[in-house]
Amino acid sequence: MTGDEIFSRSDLVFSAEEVGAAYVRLAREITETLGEGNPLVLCVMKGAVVFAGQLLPLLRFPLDFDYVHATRYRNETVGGEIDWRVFPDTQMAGRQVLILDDILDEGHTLAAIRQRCLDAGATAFYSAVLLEKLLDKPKPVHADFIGLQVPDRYVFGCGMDVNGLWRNLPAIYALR
Ligand SMILES: O=P(O)(O)OC[C@H]1O[C@H](OP(=O)(O)OP(=O)(O)O)[C@H](O)[C@@H]1O
Ligand SMILES: Nc1nc2[nH]cnc2c(=O)[nH]1
Repeated sequence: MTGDEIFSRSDLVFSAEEVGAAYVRLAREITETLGEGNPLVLCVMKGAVVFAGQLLPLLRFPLDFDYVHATRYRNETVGGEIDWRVFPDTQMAGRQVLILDDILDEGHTLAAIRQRCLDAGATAFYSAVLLEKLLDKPKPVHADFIGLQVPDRYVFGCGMDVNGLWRNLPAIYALR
């Protein structure tokens, strides 16, 4: 299917305005918890690039920024083994770490990143996700800050891809 065919067979789940309101609320909640802690903020590439780009300018406190590149879906709609592409060499010992990820789905990616950060000496681990997918099975990890909840459908837009496409959409869509 072409990108246009995929788009025409999808449903809008959250508008750009609804996503924008979620960024603002998340920024307020994160500031209340981490505003005094000089945290290290890590963006999980590639999907969280839009989330991080929108959220960071709303955080008005000192922080360090770096990124993790891990993928387990590649261009598929079902996850597999985690492929670690980049893990940051920024010092984590003694730091509060805040992970920014686009979606918490089955939770395997976030659980693995959390463990690596704690192994690297982070004193506290927090996570903020733009979306949490509602599943009827338990997850190995929770997110501290959640933007919006989505049903158990494959979603895309706002950094998330479908077949490698459409990360650039400003709203959230789901495959029909
Ligand atoms: O909770 P899980 O089931 O582990 O899935 C969540 C992960 O899946 C997506 O990454 P993906 O592997 O698609 O890589 P990408 O960010 O490069 O698209 C997303 O960015 C999360 O990191
Ligand atoms: N694009 C996208 N990536 C995911 N990674 C885990 N779940 C999803 C999803 O629903 N959409």
